[in-house]
Amino acid sequence: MLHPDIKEVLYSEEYIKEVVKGLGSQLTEAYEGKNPLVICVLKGAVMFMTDLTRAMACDLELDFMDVSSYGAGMESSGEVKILKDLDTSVEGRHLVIVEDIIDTGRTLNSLIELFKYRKAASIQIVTLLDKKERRVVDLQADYIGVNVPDEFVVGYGLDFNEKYRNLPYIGVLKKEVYE
Ligand SMILES: O=P(O)(O)OC[C@H]1O[C@H](OP(=O)(O)OP(=O)(O)O)[C@H](O)[C@@H]1O
Ligand code: HPA
Ligand SMILES: [Mg+2]
Repeated sequence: MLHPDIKEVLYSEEYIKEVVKGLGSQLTEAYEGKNPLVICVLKGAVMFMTDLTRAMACDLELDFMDVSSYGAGMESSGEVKILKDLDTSVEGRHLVIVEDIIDTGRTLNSLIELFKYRKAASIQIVTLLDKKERRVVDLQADYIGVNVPDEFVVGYGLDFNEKYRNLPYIGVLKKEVYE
């Protein structure tokens, strides 16, 4: 059933499954024999990461990083703070950074700088959603699920004020909910 705060479903549960399966196959081919370290950027990417890695047939390891740039609202602050660091050393490792959405690009830009400094062997980005219109830094993902229009979306990990992450689909929030 549709949540009453959702104006419109952009990507259904079935559609997301297909997209994730496709990305999983591409990553399996790219990372066979490389034992990549797959990094989930908490919390938004958690649903995507668990589904994506189950669609990857190669050996891999998981780790988690929590950074914040948004606070409780909808606008990027431009500052990225590390709230939880990785447990694993990235030196010499092939990294796959998993994101739910790229918006301004600031979060990933900072993470890439950090992982380069820590001497990762390679760094690739996979994002479920890419909101290219909003980019303020020069950053491109290596694997993109779908290009999303410039609307505030929630569900499948994406939140507004920590709510709606558990919706199985991705939808547009009604304006009256956040205005
Ligand atoms: O490209 P950017 O403008 O940096 O925005 C994208 C980031 O913002 C959201 O995370 P947020 O920091 O809101 O935390 P969350 O993942 O815990 O929801 C989203 O999950 C991305 O990580
Ligand atoms: O559209 C969005 N929805 C939820 N979180 C976000 N973080 C950046 N853009 C978004
Ligand atoms: Mg996030």
